[in-house]
Amino acid sequence: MKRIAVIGTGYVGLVTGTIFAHTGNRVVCCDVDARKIDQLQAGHMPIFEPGLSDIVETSVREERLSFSTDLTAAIQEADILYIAVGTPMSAKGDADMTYINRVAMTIAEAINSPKIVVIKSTVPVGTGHRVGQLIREHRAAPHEVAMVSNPEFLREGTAVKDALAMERAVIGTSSEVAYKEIASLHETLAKTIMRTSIESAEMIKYASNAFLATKISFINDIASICEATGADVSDIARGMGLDPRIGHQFLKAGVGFGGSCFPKDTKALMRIAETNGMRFPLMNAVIETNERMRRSIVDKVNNAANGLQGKTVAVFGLAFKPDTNDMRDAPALDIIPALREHGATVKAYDPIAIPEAREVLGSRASYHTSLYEAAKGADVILVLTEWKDILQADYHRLYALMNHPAVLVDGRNCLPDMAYSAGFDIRQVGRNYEPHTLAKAASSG
Ligand SMILES: NC(=O)c1ccc[n+]([C@@H]2O[C@H](COP(=O)([O-])OP(=O)(O)OC[C@H]3O[C@@H](n4cnc5c(N)ncnc54)[C@H](O)[C@@H]3O)[C@@H](O)[C@H]2O)c1
Ligand SMILES: O=c1ccn([C@@H]2O[C@H](COP(=O)(O)OP(=O)(O)O[C@H]3O[C@H](CO)[C@@H](O)[C@H](O)[C@H]3O)[C@@H](O)[C@H]2O)c(=O)[nH]1
Repeated sequence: MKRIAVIGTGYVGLVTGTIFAHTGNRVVCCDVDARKIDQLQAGHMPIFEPGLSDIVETSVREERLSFSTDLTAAIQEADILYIAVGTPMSAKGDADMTYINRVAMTIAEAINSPKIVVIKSTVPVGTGHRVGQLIREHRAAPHEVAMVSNPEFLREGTAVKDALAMERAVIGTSSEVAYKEIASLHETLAKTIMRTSIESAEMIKYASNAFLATKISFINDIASICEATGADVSDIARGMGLDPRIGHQFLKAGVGFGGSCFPKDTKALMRIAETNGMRFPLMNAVIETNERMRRSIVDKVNNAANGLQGKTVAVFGLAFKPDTNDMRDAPALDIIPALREHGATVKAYDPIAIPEAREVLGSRASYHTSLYEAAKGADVILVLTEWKDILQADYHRLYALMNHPAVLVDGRNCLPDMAYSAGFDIRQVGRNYEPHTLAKAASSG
């Protein structure tokens, strides 16, 4: 049993702390946000993440997991300190180091014994060394500090599954002792444990996210060419993915990537290149394509509806992906204001992210927890998130509730077969909808 303090109880901190408690360690998750800690102490989850609340509850009951705003006590009682605070995008596009630096100073002031300090947050290359120096320069007592970079690869919506069965744990450190300690924490969790330098571990995280984002922008550019030429991007993605060197994942064309990581990490990686005197035109193109996808879906809606002045658009899905209530950089945040600028009224549906969406979108939309309520009297349905209930909706019923001709713009190429026979004028991304071809493709598997 190891004694661990997780500093920063956001998405990553909460999942990381919970998983380490679940695997038999004593963990305190701490945060400067007293409201969040109060909520957790009262047994309420500040985030929606399938499967998380059950293991939090069990770990708390079995006294392996606790929550606190007392960072000093948490640091002093632990041997391993996991830093999981946010590294949001700064005005210039770099990762903002304010919270990381603040935690470094808090550790320095509180230090009372040798510590292993692990950076879990996504941070620019060189941060681990810099944070180590900062702590050593300002430490209240001359105790050893071993620095480790152990980046996080979980995905929102499947975070618990990802964290319990990691494809890899990357452990970057020059300390033998720290490596052994952190590797043993991952023994039952990771298929592969990989040791690197701190710098390489930090870079693996950015390179991984940037590569996945590149796959998405690549297929979205191919989708645009498909639209112009009559090819079907879903077939292209399938045909490409059958080559194991390419693989099927992250080749789903649509409205592009959002969320708390890809948009900011692609920009931060560009800035890392720039501050080292290099250019990264490929990453620039990835970001530009992603921004264009958001604009082009608005054009698609506008064209299909023959102009949006006085029309009503029902937006299906607000969160940046299914199974999360996270609205950070969700495509809906750009698309809904743009629809409004074209003169449309927006009725927005999401199964769980409405409170979070309302906070950022305010009165730009009306909010509905029923797909059918949102579709009532609408001229267009625009699908932005492939939530399960959107895939399973009764599209004949939706059609009947709308103004006619009714347009269905599928920003995720995710419609069920039934939608094609319901009477809609359907527009997708990278596919020119022809009922005939699609029916034939479906029947030939
Ligand atoms: N969200 C993800 O899916 C994900 C996945 C992998 C990596 N990451 C990376 O992990 C890091 C954390 O991301 P997140 O989504 O969990 O962020 P988040 O914004 O949800 O949470 C960060 C938490 O840190 C707290 N905090 C800020 N300053 C603090 C301080 N001085 N002391 C203690 N707590 C403090 C905040 O109050 C907040 O609760 C980021 O670097 C992110 O890029 C995120
Ligand atoms: O083929 C695809 C796959 C994804 N997306 C979009 O890409 C975004 C990101 O999706 P996903 O990667 O599933 O979610 P995240 O939770 O943001 O996870 C990413 O970002 C995390 C934070 O760094 C990493 O830990 C994960 O490994 C990495 O997948 C979402 O908007 C998806 O809709 C597509 O458009 N097409």
